[in-house]
Amino acid sequence: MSDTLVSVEHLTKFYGDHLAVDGVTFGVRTGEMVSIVGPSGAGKTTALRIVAGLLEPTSGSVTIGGVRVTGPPPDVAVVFQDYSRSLLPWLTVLGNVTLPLRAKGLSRTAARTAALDALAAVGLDGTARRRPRELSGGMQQRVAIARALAYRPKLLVMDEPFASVDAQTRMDLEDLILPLRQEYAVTIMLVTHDIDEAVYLSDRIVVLSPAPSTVLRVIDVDLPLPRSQTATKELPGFARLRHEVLDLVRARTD
Ligand SMILES: Nc1ncnc2c1ncn2[C@@H]1O[C@H](COP(=O)(O)OP(=O)(O)OP(=O)(O)O)[C@@H](O)[C@H]1O
Repeated sequence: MSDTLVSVEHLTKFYGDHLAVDGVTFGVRTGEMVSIVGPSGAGKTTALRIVAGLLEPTSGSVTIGGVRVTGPPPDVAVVFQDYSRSLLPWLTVLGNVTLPLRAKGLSRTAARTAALDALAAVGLDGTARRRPRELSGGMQQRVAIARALAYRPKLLVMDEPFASVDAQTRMDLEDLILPLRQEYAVTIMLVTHDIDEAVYLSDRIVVLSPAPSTVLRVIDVDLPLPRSQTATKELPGFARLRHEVLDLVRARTD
C-alpha cells in the first residue's frame, strides 16, 4: 500500500487565458482509492483528464508507475458519468466489454472469458447478448465498469460515475465498487461532487480550491473496512470527516 503509483506534480492548465489549475500536486499509492472533490468548476475533471492522458497540461507532469503520461496510457481505464455515450449501441453487452480486450491483443476466447467474468462480478450474468439500450441506466453503468475492470488496468479513473443514476442505484454501485477494488487489485481515482460518497468510498480525499485550483488539503479517511451504507455512515468518524470536507469546499465558495 505504500508505493506511489500516480504522481501529479505542479500541474497547471490554462484554457486560453483562463487559468483553471494552478500547481496541483498529490500522489496516489498502489491499491488506494482517492477521491478528488472541490466546488463546481474547481478543475477536478481537468486534473483527471490530464492523469488519464486525455488532455495535455500547460506545465507540470503526471507519472504512472514512474512513466510520464503523454497520451492515454495502456494500463489505465476510464469510466465517465455518461454511460449512454461511452457504450457502443450497435454492439451487444459482450461486444462492448470484449472490444478493448481484443484491441489489447487477447484471443477471442480469452476476451470472452474475461468479459463474462467481469459481467458476473458486477451482477450482470445473463445480459451478454443484450444491447445497452435494453438495460436500465444503472445496468449500463455496470457494463461500463465491467468493461474497465475486464481490461485489468493498474489504474481506474472515474469521473462522476454514479451521478446519472437514482439514489438507490447509486448506493448499489458504490457498494459494488468497494469489494471489486480488492478482487481486481486496482487503484482508483474518483471525481465526485458528492462529499458523502467521497468519504464513504475513499482511503484519502484530495480537496481542491475553486479555480484556479490548488490542493487545499489531503485528508486520510481512517474509517474501518468493510464499509456499510448504514453502519459506516452512523460512525462519529464519518460525520467528522464529512464536516471537515464540507467546511473546506463551502468556505471557499461563499
Ligand atoms: N474545454 C474548455 N475550454 C475552456 N474552459 C474550460 C474547458 N474545460 C473546462 N474549462 C474551465 O476550466 C475550469 C475547470 O473546469 P472543470 O470541468 O475541470 O472543473 P470541475 O471541477 O470538474 O467542474 P464541475 O464540478 O462543475 O464538473 C472551469 O472554469 C471551466 O469553465
